[in-house]
Amino acid sequence: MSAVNEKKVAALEAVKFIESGMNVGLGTGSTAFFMIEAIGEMVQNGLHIKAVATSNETEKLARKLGIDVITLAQAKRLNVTIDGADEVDQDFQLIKGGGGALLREKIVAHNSDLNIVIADSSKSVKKLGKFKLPIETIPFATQLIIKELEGMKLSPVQRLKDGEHYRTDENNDIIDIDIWDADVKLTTLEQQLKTIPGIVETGLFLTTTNIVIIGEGDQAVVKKR
Ligand SMILES: O=C(CO)[C@H](O)[C@H](O)COP(=O)(O)O
Repeated sequence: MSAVNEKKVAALEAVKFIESGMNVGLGTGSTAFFMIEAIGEMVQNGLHIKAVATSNETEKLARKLGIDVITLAQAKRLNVTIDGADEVDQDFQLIKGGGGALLREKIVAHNSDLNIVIADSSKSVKKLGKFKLPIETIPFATQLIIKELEGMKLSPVQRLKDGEHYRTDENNDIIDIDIWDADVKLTTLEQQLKTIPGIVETGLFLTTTNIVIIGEGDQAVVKKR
């Protein structure tokens, strides 16, 4: 089965965790798309939820499908968030941010009681890092951060879009770095990166995920922490 269908299989399993009355965090990306589409259908059939979107793109889609979108401040706390990932390992650790929404995604995950990650089978890895780790930086500091990351041997590359610097929904830059050969623990790396002023957030999600749902062929494999 194709990755696209595995994404849908995982998404349809994840929406079973949603009940009327919940505040729901909506992730971003092509896997999250199927989850948002399914929730839209559930809303048409009488489900009552309020949703917080992790990107402008997700907000636009959710509103189009009739989902009631509120701010995180209005929600205060989320019952469940469903989001995709670029890589997920056996310890429920993730690389996220391929779609550039990692900052809001991490904030929403932090403020959610239950975090469900959905992915096709290609995203399930033994070791994180084949996918370049996105980090979000303040434009004022980006070029100097790149120099510092070069010194740390992390091969930083500033993300571009149509030949211009890619800009996140928060108007920040993204630098993609290579952590495959980094010889420190991921928690240490995360701490090191976060101490550099101007790095707003990294795409390492090490502790927030409670449930991983992988589409494997036409089966959804559910793993609980
Ligand atoms: O972190 C993300 C966006 O910032 C996405 O969840 C991640 O990039 C996976 O996207 P897709 O489902 O399209 O493969």
